[in-house]
Amino acid sequence: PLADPDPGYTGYAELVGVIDEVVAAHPDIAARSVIGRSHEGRDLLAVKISDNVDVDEDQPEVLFVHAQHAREHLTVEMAVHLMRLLTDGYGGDPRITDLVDDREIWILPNVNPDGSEYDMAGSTWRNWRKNRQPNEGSSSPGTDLNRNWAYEWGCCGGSSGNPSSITYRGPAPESAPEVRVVADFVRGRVVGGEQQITTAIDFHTYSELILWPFGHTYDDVTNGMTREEYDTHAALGEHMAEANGYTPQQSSDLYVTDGSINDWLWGDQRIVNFTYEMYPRSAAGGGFYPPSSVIERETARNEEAVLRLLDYADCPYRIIGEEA
Ligand SMILES: CC(C)C[C@H](NS(N)(=O)=O)C(=O)O
Ligand SMILES: [Zn+2]
Repeated sequence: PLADPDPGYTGYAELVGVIDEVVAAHPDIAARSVIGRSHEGRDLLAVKISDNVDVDEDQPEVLFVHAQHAREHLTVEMAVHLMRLLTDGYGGDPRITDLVDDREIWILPNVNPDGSEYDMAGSTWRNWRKNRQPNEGSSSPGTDLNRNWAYEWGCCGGSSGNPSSITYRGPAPESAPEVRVVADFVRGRVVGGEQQITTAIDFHTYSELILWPFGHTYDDVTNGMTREEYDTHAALGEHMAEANGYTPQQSSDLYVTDGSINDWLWGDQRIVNFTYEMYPRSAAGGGFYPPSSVIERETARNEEAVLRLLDYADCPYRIIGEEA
């Protein structure tokens, strides 16, 4: 049976408060913006962390996405932890200071607020995954945001066309307003014809994995992924996994997915990117609902891995010794 929602997890209203608190405490290096609205009208928020934060400087940009899946609440805690790490550490920790000076970091702390709120609104957790958008002709609402992205959407048996399925891909790519908003935000980071975002992590739970594209095929090298590009993803994935103890592998080694954010970020925007499946490793560890007592340990666990991605964000291909 599902437990009572744990008040140790950060609901949407509380998250807005945390964001405002972080920005107020660090106005020179943190700024919030509303990049769009969810189906039910909640603001989709972006927190930018960089020196001269109000200026779009010519620096490599890094994107962190959280809570595509509603029940994966630990990912929102990961966003809160990163916001605090990168702002409180500024001026004190030289590595963090350099990274905040030399990168422009975008944290999207909750891209599925309707789903997250629905999941924690009852007397027990509701085990909800999708967004809360109604499906025409069905009594089952919700699109699986991580099957609604436009690259190879619905191509390969990695999603469902049934609205009641938890992996329902939606009626069309980017039909979910939350996906459309984030995709538009990313497309908006193309400046002078060049995508400024070089690297990204999409946070999920659970299983303790670091995954890289493609998800729609078992092939390493394929249309849209050269050997060097695959090896760059694998080497960076392995480098990060050494830091957090997760298992690094190609996304499709877990199972085939289509319409995932990973495939679109790389396939359409050429952003070197990863999915982190956070703690626990298995259902025995609490599945999607580990006790909030693990939040500090399991978010801090990813600090070094995230800093390693930020290190390589100027040129991810450097990890295989290439300029590219
Ligand atoms: C990123 C893919 C390969 C795994 C992910 N697993 S999750 N977070 O939904 O359990 C998903 O099914 O979207
Ligand atoms: Zn997920």
